[in-house]
Amino acid sequence: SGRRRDFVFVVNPSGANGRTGKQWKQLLPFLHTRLADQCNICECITSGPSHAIDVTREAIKDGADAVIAVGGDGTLHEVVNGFFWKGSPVRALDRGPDHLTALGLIPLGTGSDFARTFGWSNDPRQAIDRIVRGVKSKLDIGMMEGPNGDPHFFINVADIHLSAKAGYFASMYKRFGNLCYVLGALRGFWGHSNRDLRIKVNGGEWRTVDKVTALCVGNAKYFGGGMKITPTVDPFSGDLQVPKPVKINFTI
Ligand SMILES: Nc1ncnc2c1ncn2[C@@H]1O[C@H](COP(=O)(O)OP(=O)(O)OP(=O)(O)O)[C@@H](O)[C@H]1O
Repeated sequence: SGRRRDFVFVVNPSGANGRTGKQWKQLLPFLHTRLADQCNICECITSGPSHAIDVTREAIKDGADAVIAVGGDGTLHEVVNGFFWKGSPVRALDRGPDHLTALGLIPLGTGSDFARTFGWSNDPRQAIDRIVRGVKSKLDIGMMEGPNGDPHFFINVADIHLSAKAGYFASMYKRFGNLCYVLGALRGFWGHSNRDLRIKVNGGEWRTVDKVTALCVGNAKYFGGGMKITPTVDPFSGDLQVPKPVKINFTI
């Protein structure tokens, strides 16, 4: 339409032990050189956990063309959840029913596992070049409901039991950089006892999870007494791994 597009960058200054904030400042001149002639750049620095969710919702309601997470997987996760409100997608208030907001990522976190899944390097300049090229793709999203029924969305991975413990402990060691994941895994294994994990897929029978069962459930992987579920493996190959929604109930 020739309208200048509005791109909102949601930056977590504390990501990667504060490195995200510093790298972002160094990146700004490059970002403006590459993008400022095509779109309005709006920068939002988060003030604490969950702020990225609210900022994203407001940006989408205001008609943003893209909301771009700048940080690690935690920031990306919050931005993804900002695309929804009470389980439904958030929409622009006055851009018409066809207007869609794209999700983007400049991976600047400690692990940046989501970016690695697609073989993207952690080089933020390459991420900006991807945004300038404007290559878009549809992505699967996972949704989980806790005991109180509140929906919670995930784009990268949902972990159950052992791998969830490893991730939980890793978050306590972020000051050690990437080593935090090794330390988290070791601490997760410490005193770990395998427990039977039972799942029910699409309302079928309850089954105890083993490697074979996990393989049958879309993108699930099994690790001694735990499971990792990934919504999408590679959207850019056009080969979505879970063609239909899969509903999984589990008990432990
Ligand atoms: N201003 C802030 N101060 C403190 N924490 C924040 C702030 N903004 C966001 N956060 C929290 O920081 C958490 C971790 O951030 P993020 O994922 O960007 O970095 P990381 O943990 O270093 O990277 P990765 O998750 O890829 O290993 C987020 O889940 C978010 O809740």
